[in-house]
Amino acid sequence: MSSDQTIIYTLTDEAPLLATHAFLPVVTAFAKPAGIRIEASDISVAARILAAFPENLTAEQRVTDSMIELGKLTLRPEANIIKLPNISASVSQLRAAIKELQDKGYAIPDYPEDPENDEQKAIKVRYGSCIGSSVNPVLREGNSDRRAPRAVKEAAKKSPHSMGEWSQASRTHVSHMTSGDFYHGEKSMTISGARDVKMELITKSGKTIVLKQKVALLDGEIIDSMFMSRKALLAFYEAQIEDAHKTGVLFSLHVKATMMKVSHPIVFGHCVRMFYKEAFEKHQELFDSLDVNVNNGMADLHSKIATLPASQRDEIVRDLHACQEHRPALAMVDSAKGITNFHSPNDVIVDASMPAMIRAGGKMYGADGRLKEVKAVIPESTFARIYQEIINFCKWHGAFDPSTMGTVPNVGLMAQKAEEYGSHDKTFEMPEDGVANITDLASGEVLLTQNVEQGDIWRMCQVKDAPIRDWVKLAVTRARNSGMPAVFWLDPYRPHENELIKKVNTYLKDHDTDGLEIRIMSQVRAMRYTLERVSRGLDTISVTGNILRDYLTDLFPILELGTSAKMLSIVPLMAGGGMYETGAGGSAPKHVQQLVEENHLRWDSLGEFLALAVSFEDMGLKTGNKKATVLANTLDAATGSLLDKRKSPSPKTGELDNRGSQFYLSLFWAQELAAQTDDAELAAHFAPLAKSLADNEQKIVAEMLEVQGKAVDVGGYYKLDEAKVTAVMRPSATFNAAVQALGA
Ligand SMILES: NC(=O)C1=CN([C@@H]2O[C@H](COP(=O)(O)OP(=O)(O)OC[C@H]3O[C@@H](n4cnc5c(N)ncnc54)[C@H](OP(=O)(O)O)[C@@H]3O)[C@@H](O)[C@H]2O)C=CC1
Ligand SMILES: O=C(O)CCC(=O)C(=O)O
Ligand SMILES: [Mg+2]
Repeated sequence: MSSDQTIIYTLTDEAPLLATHAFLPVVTAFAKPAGIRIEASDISVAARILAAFPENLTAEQRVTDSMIELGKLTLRPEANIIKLPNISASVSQLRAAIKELQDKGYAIPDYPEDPENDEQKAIKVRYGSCIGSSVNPVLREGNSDRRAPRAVKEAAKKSPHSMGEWSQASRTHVSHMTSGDFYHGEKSMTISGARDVKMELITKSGKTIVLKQKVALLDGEIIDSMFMSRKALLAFYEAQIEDAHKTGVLFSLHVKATMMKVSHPIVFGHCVRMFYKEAFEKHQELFDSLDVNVNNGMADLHSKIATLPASQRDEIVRDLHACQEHRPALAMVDSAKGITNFHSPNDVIVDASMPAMIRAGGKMYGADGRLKEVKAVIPESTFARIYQEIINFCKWHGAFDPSTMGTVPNVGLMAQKAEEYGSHDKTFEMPEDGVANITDLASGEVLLTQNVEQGDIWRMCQVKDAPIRDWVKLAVTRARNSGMPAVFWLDPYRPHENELIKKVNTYLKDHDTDGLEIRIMSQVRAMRYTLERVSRGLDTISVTGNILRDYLTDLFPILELGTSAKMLSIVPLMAGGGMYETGAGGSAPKHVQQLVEENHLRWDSLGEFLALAVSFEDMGLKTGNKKATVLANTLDAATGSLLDKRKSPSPKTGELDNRGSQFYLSLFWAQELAAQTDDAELAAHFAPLAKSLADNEQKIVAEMLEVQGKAVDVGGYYKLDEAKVTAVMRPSATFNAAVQALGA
């Protein structure tokens, strides 16, 4: 699939996919004179669904399974992949994508949520690979290096985004469990000698239920066994709902149902059922007969009762409203449309939702469209405590000032499905009370054991030794290259992290750490230490496990830069290649809505520009292609000009948007290439483009602005119509002709 002069460019979903339709022709044209081929690879939800059901499709409709191909490529040293954010689909998004594809003539089956026979079970398994975070863990065969490039940080300091005010009297807070959650009963060990284990439940009634036949473990791997008690979770929810009601703050649930695709929908569903307890008790039988499953959000309930006779439906809606009378107000996702925090588990994703709340001064929207103080409910205490610590800090010191605050890059342990984010195939809801064992397959020795009850969620996590070594090395390299202190956020009281601490201390000795400041601190202390430095304008690298990697790489960028889209996000692949993610955020569904309604795309492709520059730089270094290095240096300079001249997209319709911003990037890049003296051939090649884009600047911008303000049709949501979306995303005939003239 790939030579060492090929860059793989992923086609994903939603806003980034729209933006790519405009940018890919430009990148292809700019890369060609350097002998570099850009190859698109479709890993969208729609493409993955179609790849899962080849026998249901005609020969013309069939697609290759690009994700599997890409996964293999990440294990090869020549891999050079630009990875854009993709949807980690909820069940309702999956259903919507299936429906759209069926309506377009693809004869794929419906999603059988409760399979009734073997055939349906097999279909469900195939669709399982299209739900939740199923792309990133496969491609991330390396650890994570995310940071704000200097130019981006400086631009944010010069034009700081607005921040909500914090009051010392704010009642906003985080509520988490204090017992019975994954943190409190965790057991962990480092495996000596490769071996296979199984996960089994010995029930109270004496049955043995094998939940996972075999997990192959390598020497030195750390494994954990942990469970969330259903009883403790329900008692926690009951108390928090009551407390929010008594104290008059909004109730808001923050989970990561996309990446924790087995456990968090269950955790979410329990909260919804507790909130509407009386209505669920009264209508239990009916809901069961309709297969209502609020693990998929209240949207699931509303869609399933829609088919009932009006009187029956009205009664249910009345009963739900009656519950609300003695319940706290819910935080809203879209107050204008009446969409609450319980609508769908993928609407409120903790990594992005908590920082947005903190940036807004500790407030979220209520049903009346006003910002209000919140009880942020994050059941699992393991990492929830960091948010309470930053809230404490903001209450005391006020909001951070983006024009002076320091920066917090992250080095994250992520490779090979590290820790919780790789645990979904080893996560189970307990069918009965019993003892949950991780048992050595050969010897029968029980390695880790837990007493569990029916409904508890039990899981096993793994992290291999090689990724840990690589992570420690990456942390030392980043500390050395940046001159910043590095803090490992590890809690000695948590068994898993205690095992990690031992390895970190050992592997640090493999490196020259002379003159470096490297510390290990538990999460809350690390947060406090980092924030004290941040508020003094000092920079600190956070070196974390996989979940904190995710949380902190949205949290700090959103406070520092206004969005995590502006981050440089590199995955140095352990096999020697590189994957360059574009920003640390997601696919911004709201942006698609604005494009379709008003033909304005406010998505910022800056992360893509940054990623591409590093991808060219890497190719230049690894293959000796000097033209690639020139492309990298000039693209970096062009990105600097884009920031200096403030040509990023505006959120407002009628102003410069993604397409206009991409035009300016192309102009500045062509000018840099024409002006550089390292490669005369490239300079001569790009001089005419630099001139024609500069001469036509006003005309091109006008062509791009005049289309805005009207609804447009891109031919779908999950599967776009190529001709329609290209027409929408490339509206300037003058710009298109200039790029075409370059000889793409
Ligand atoms: N690497 C990956 O593949 C990732 C994928 N995801 C997936 O993305 C989807 C959406 O996730 P969600 O939690 O809503 O988070 P998002 O990061 O997509 O969106 C939150 C908000 O961040 C702002 N934002 C994000 N990216 C940009 C950008 N490039 N330019 C301008 N603003 C931006 C937007 O704010 P505003 O509305 O104010 O403009 C947006 O509404 C989910 O399906 C999730 O699973 C999430 C994270 C990473
Ligand atoms: O894979 C996903 O669902 C999201 C990934 C993510 O949020 C991240 O890596 O920052
Ligand atoms: Mg994230």
